[in-house]
Amino acid sequence: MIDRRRKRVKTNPIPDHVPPGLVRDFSLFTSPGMAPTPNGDPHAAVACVHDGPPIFYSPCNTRDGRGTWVVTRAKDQRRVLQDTETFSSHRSIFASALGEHWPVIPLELDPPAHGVFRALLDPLFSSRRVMALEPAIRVKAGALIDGIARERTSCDVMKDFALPFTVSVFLSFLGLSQRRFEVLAGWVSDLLHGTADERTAAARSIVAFIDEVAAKRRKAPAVDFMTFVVEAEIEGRFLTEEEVRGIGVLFLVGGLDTVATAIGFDMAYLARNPTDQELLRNEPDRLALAAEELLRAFSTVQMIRVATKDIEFEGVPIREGDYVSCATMIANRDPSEFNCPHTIDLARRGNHHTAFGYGPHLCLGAHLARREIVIGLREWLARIPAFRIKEGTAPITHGGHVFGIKNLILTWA
Ligand code: HEM
Repeated sequence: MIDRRRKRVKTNPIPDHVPPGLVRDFSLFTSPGMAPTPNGDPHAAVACVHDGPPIFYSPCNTRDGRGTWVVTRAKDQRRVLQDTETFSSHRSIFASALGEHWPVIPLELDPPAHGVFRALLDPLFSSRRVMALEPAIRVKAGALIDGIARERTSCDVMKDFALPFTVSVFLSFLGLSQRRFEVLAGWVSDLLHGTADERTAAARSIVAFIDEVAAKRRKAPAVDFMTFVVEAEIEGRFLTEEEVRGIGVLFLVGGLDTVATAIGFDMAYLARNPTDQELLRNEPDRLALAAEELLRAFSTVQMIRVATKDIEFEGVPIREGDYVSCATMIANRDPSEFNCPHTIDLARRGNHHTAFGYGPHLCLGAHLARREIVIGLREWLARIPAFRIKEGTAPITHGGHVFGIKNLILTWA
């Protein structure tokens, strides 16, 4: 398997203010275990950082080879994520693929503008609204699994269940047509994991698509998310086209494969641990707590902030413009925060993980994601007997800004 990212990453020079003793050869993109790896375990591969200092400099820790400071302790990450004055979220990461500079909203806004958009969008994702969606989510999961169970005793969980399930829930939530499922999933995959050219092409297609849906909803309103956005008002005015685009793009990209990936890592764990699998099948009431432990142990997102001024952090000189990485996969296996962090304890209590982030940018879709994961696992375990990874196949995992699992071939013959 060729890792395309390895080939194209060019490392930027290490800035003069970084003490050489604080530079470590670690990267979520290029360290061992981060390239697509059969039977890989990128979460175990990050554990090495906990033996080192609370913060160090990684010379190549973004997709385009930029250096970042890496904060290795959960408590220090929380300080960074809470302090939005010193650590900004504004990076234009999506727009930069197009050579442009507009924020995805609310992710790349700082307070106070961030709070204005959260106040607008939060009610759409409240636990009450998500509860109202549950029956439909259950029906979608059940129908997909029934289809698989009727015809087969083996399938690729990612392709046949996790992706179609989560993408279909998500598209109906946004009010987007199910017909575009494969095209949309392809764009998001290219954007997150493709080459520079694929990323640019995908970004262009996603922007054109969101602009098209927004224009349609302006002309012919429906009862859906995009209509809500084009009709929304903040501070006595309608949203600009760029704001509508910034929101649409984020929801499409942020919600499309994150939940499927979580289900994939969870199912891979259960396939390899039949006792836990049996326990959850027999006692599904344990699933909500178990899902939290699996979210902790298999966290997928690296958050990055940009320093807005020169500061000392844990004795280290961070300069204005430096990138600071708060990787959830590092914080959530921090031994000073979690007892035996590499042991999966499905009944773990006091599990204050940051899989959905921390501070003002805490994931807006967290309620929805949690319910999809629990319902997906519950319906699967209720319909599919003891399953394992099919002999001769190997799930391929990878690192990066968003960790992932590409395939998971299970059998229950
Ligand atoms: C298991 C699935 C998911 C995980 C692990 C996840 C993780 C995260 C994380 C870590 C952040 C914080 C990013 C930062 O501070 O830089 C975040 C923010 C966000 N997520 Fe999720 N997410 C998931 C599912 C979803 C879904 C389903 C949606 C959409 C419905 C969604 C929408 C958002 C939005 C809009 C933000 C930005 C919030 C803000 O900036 O205020 N996420 N997510």
